[in-house]
Amino acid sequence: MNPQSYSSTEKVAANRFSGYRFYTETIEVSTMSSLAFFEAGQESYEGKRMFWQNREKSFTMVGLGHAYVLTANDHVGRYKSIKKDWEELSSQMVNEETAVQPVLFGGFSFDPLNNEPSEWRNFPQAYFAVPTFQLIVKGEQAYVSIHLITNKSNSFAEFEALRKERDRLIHGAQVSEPKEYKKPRVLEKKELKKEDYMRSIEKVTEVIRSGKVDKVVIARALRLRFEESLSAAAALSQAANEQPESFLFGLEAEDQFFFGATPERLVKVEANKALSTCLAGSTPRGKSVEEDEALGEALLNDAKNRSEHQYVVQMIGDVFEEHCSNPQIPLIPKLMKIRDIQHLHTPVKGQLKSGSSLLDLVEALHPTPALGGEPKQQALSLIRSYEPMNRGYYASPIGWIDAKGDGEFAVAIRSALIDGNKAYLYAGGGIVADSTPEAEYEETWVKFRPMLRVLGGNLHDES
Ligand SMILES: C=C(O[C@@H]1C=C(C(=O)O)C=C[C@H]1O)C(=O)O
Ligand SMILES: [Mg+2]
Repeated sequence: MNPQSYSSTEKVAANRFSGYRFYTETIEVSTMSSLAFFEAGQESYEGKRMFWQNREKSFTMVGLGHAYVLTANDHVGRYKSIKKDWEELSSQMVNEETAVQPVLFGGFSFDPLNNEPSEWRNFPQAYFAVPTFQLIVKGEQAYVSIHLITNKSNSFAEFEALRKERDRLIHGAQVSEPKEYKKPRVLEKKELKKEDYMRSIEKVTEVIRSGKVDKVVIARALRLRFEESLSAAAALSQAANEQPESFLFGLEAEDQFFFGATPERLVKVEANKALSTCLAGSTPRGKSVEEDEALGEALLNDAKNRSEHQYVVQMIGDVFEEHCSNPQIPLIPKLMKIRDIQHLHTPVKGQLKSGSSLLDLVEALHPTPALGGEPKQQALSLIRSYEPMNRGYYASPIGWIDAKGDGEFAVAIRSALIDGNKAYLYAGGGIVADSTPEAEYEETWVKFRPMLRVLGGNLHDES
């Protein structure tokens, strides 16, 4: 190993982690396939792996193993508790000399007050981890870091073993053949509680028309059953192939894997610049250029979709007015076109005020009216009463924050939970005064397409 290429630190904490020692070491490596690195951790770290790639593909993060886990299970204070723990932990780990910082990766559930029993058995209300082995690929550069957080005073042998393991993982990823995964065979595709979903839209539109709320997002689930268990690496690899224009994320919790390919950023912070995306209002892609443009134009001029969108712009704008100086909020949406769908899209920017941080913005924004509704608390309570499921981590903030406070969270839509030989897929839509159950039902089929492509279930118009 070239001694100039790495930087190690050992620190002893004085705060609530007193008694703990923090060892970090980062080396620069030749670029490698991030999916191959994820796959290399299969045997030893299955159940403790993480994956993230931004929409622009300029930043990829893979985590193998847990150096430290942060969770929260209460419904109040879960953002503050993760924020405080991470501030204390990261102050021990930040290393000004390295090109990358230690990262905390994970997410929050959609609604901790939803008590409905569900398939999300391994996911606490907040679930984050600092990986033991962290690969970061930034443009042409790739870095692998080791993190060891321990209360043993003599960890030299343990750290040496981690170095050997790191070299084994890197070697494995660099020399492996690119894998071609077959799509799994789907034995059953079941719409869960479809009738309840249709009725909930009727109910919620009545409440909206009575003037009590403006917008409520209602979702439903599909369950696929496969011939055999699905591997997380195969699912991610298919998602990378099928949905190259989205954020890709994956989070293992023991024997369950939540992943997705979402076009929606919740918020990004880099060097105190904050960026969010208002995304709401949808129409399918056209079969020809002409049809596609006509659908896009119609979406831009459609009153129902513009109103769905405007509630989101208003709310994100308000949050940015509070947390940022100089917020920039465009007046008119543009189109975001991705493989299966086009959306109305308004980017919002600002300069973070001192005293505000990435996790403050996540707390203030989640859920935006793109996934919750307007006003927020009334919408959440209507979702709890009428939506026939527990969203778990679907539609929730998933992402990362580094030891300097930079990071990015996406909204975990176009996503699925893999549980052995089953997968649960989720999709919803914004209900406003002039919504109809039939049109919303059709819109969810368009939003299921990305994960149906990945997992191999027939798309709606082929079935
Ligand atoms: C709810 C979903 O998507 C959200 C709802 C949209 C809509 O109703 O038009 C558009 C984009 C997303 O903010 C989903 O994909 O499940
Ligand atoms: Mg919609």
